[in-house]
Amino acid sequence: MNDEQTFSKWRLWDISAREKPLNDDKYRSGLRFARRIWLPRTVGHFCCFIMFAGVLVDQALPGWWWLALVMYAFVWPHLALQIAERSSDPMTAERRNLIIDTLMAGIGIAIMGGNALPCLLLSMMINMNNIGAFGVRFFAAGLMLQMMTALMAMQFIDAPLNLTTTPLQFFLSLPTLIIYPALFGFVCYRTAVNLAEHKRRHQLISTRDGMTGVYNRRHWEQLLIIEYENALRYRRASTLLLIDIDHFKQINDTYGHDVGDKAIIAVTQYLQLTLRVSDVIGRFGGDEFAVIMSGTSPESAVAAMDRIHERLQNLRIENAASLNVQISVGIAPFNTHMKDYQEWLKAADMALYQAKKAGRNRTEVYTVR
Ligand SMILES: Nc1nc2c(ncn2[C@@H]2O[C@H](COP(=O)(O)OP(=O)(O)OP(=O)(O)O)[C@@H](O)[C@H]2O)c(=O)[nH]1
Repeated sequence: MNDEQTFSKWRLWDISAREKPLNDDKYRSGLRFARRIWLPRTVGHFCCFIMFAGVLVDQALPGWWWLALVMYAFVWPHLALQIAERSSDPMTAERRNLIIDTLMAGIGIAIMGGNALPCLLLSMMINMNNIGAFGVRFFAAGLMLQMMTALMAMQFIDAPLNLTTTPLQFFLSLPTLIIYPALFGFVCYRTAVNLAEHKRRHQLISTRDGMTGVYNRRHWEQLLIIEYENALRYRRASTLLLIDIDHFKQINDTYGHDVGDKAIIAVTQYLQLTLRVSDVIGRFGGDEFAVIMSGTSPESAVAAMDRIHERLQNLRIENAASLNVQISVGIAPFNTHMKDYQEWLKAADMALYQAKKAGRNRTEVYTVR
């Protein structure tokens, strides 16, 4: 171990030296947590300072207690954030910061000589933080730690035991009583809103195809299973389409992959603009799409595809003026004899194969032989 490593190991503020490296997600969520807790801690410590001061003016304590109080109230919240931000594991660092807060609350209770209202409020604040941050076990351990620290500190600090709260001390406790719980509630609310947004985005990412924005294959197949069950139960018409861009490999090879991507996006847009909002479009992979047309006859599906074939003739893609994008389509109407959704899908695939075999740029409907 070189000098630099030895030195950093013993630096009290360099807690990162003893922490395991984390993956990016865990690190960032720890960092967010430390930043989220900074505002309530700063405001809470300020409120506590006012409350403390109201009690300390009546205590004949040495002046350096005041200095310690000022440092703890106004410097510690920012120092705690710095410690967490510089740590390789901000969540663990913040856990330690909360333990320090808990210890300091125990000492604070001893300094205030058990003064009823300020001591209860101080304990409430710490308990709210502990349970909100790390759950019930951390809260219970924190409560024990607070009580033990308070009892031990009372032995060392010669503060007179005085449980009575004067009217002045009551008024100076009001900011802690009113502001802190409201701020804590606000932080919880903001976290809940962020979480809901996070969930919504996660849901979107897990069900959509990243390039086109239509459903990805996994999710689309789930919707197909539901459609199959409904069509079977209610004996209603439903049509399945598989669509494949013709000679797509050749498009990629001739014009490049970016033109290929633009062709995929353009076909998606044509499908979205031409088909009904109720039609369920999915990207099946590569240059292949699939559509569920619920309550639609194969004749209507063919008519819709004819419109797409026609409109695609006018499609011009940037940097590929001579490119004429064409598609082949396989259509399979739902049939109660199909034993599962895969058989339905297979029928559409066979129709698509027929369209390719018959010369491409056309629509074929599956017929039971
Ligand atoms: N640009 C681009 N190419 C892709 C993407 N996904 C798959 N491909 C390519 O698409 C091509 C698919 O070609 P195929 O479906 O096998 O055949 P094809 O050339 O379309 O021929 P036919 O279907 O018989 O008309 C392959 O070369 C894949 O590498 C994509 O997201 N973007």
